[in-house]
Amino acid sequence: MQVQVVDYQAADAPQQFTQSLRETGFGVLINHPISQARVAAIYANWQAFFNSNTKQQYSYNPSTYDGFFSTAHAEAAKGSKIADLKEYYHVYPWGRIPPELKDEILEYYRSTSALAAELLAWVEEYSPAEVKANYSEPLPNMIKDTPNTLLRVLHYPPLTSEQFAGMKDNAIRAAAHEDINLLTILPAANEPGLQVKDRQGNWLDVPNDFGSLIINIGDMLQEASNGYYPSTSHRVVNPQGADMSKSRISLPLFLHPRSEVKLSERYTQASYLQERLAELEDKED
Ligand SMILES: O=C(O)CCC(=O)C(=O)O
Ligand SMILES: [Fe+2]
Repeated sequence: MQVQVVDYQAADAPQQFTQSLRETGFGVLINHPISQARVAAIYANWQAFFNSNTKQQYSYNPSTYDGFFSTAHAEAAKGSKIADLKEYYHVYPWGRIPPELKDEILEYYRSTSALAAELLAWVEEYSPAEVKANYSEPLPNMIKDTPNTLLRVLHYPPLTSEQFAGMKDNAIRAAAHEDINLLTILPAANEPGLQVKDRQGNWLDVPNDFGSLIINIGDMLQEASNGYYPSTSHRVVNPQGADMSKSRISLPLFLHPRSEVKLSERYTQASYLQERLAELEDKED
């Protein structure tokens, strides 16, 4: 089963899309309402930010996690001690955002969160009755007025850059991992590399035509649906040859419920996140 590319405006879009999520953890939408020109502008404006020294003034706040994470502070995936070849900026509406980038990125944050609520309604509609019965509240409700949804602007610098000397043979742009959150909305990046692992353990390229929107299930939705919607492993592989000198920008929106929302009998959003972040920190010892 491949990740399906679904026309958002087709009559059977909700069914096709949720079937792809169910079978692969991923689905791709075309003809969706997120402006391609807006995404292209965001990529260009944040590329300029990452190329500048201004980013050093926005070093992330270690208690709230908003701001800039340099390659030295970039996370390593769960179970891996080798850091990924990336740097990134965590955007929250309540957090610090460079003023020249603020209006554009917050407009994107809000419009994509609104689309996400619609996609969560699709996910709910196509959940079997016994799965639906366990949702503690309607899925779109879980993200209503949430302060926890995270927009990560990711920059994967050229592999030829100085900072990666001696590293790039062992590390990749993003090691295999699963997302922690409910659902992730990711516009196709400006360069390829994203792959998902299928049930047989093969790595498949995720369709990434510029302008399409990639959506994947995170661990919180897997937990809330008792495994009906799988959170699948994905990674970003390194480019080869001449493409090694190119940057890659991507823009995942990680949808998080409000802190008190019950995911399951075992977890709220807050207790689940705390457990996962503790696992990530353990690894740094
Ligand atoms: O850069 C990408 O295409 C994917 C990034 C990703 O999977 C993540 O940050 O969780
Ligand atoms: Fe991810």
